[in-house]
Amino acid sequence: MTPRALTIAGSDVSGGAGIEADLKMFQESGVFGTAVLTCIVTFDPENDFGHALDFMEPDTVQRQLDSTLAVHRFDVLKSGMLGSVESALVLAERLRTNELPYVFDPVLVCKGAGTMVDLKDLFVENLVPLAHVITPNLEEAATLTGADALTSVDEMAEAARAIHAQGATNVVIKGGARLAGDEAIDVLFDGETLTTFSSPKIEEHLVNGAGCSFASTVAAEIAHGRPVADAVANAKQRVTRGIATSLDNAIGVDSLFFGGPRDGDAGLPEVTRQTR
Ligand SMILES: Nc1ncnc2c1ncn2[C@@H]1O[C@H](COP(=O)(O)OP(=O)(O)O)[C@@H](O)[C@H]1O
Ligand SMILES: Cc1ncc(COP(=O)(O)O)c(C=O)c1O
Repeated sequence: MTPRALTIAGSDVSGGAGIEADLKMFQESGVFGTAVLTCIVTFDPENDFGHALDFMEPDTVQRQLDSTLAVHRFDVLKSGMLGSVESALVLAERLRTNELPYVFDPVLVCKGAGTMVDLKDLFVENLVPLAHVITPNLEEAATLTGADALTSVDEMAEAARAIHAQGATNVVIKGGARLAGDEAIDVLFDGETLTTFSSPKIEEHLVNGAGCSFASTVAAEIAHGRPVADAVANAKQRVTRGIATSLDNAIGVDSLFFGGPRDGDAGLPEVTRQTR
């Protein structure tokens, strides 16, 4: 049976991140995907491509969720940018009455649009405890744990334990391009084992859509029934490729693209997995 996945996220009209990324990565992973839209991100070309966010009304979010949950039996549910407190609460309410595995990408940081720290407490109270997998980047993990900054794998490991203690079943903290050094390192803590996943950095700068594509691929892998550590390794491998074949754009951050020609794949770095 074809697995089915639902993403609850914002639209990134530049196409690298948001529901655009999620649906593409679901498709690339052999998963039927659909989306509930929470907000739309647009850019002002007259003003250095400054970001603007339009939020969906909570009632519209609720009707989208109720509709699609009535139409499909999903194998996994993933959330990205929720935009407003109200939309996050609508989602939390639906998740509490649902047994579906939930992959939570706690989007608090949008490249170029700053940090939505006002969602932090709401996330910790309402959504973190419902997450089967949570995938904060370095800045989001620092915000969730109240740390000033995370600057080493040891600090990432400590933060992963702290977020697990907040109730998430599996915590993946992504060092990515933000962690200093030549390697893009992610840390997974499942309550017992701490595993690191690393690969040589492809780019030093941030690539739009890396985080969304990573979380949606983790969700797709879980929909296929893969164990979480394998889901993380496979997602990281796919995102590495998507970064390597990303496209430039007028905003100046590359747009992740996974679906390009495969003839250069032999030269792509492998992801190394290590249990600590
Ligand atoms: N420059 C890079 N080179 C290789 N892998 C990267 C790079 N940047 C991010 N990654 C990987 O991509 C995935 C998503 O990273 P993340 O930090 O969430 O990206 P972002 O927040 O920038 O969208 C992680 O597995 C991370 O290690
Ligand atoms: C709608 C939306 N969701 C999520 C993100 C976060 O994207 P990333 O995967 O680059 O962290 C962005 C950033 O542009 C966005 O526009």
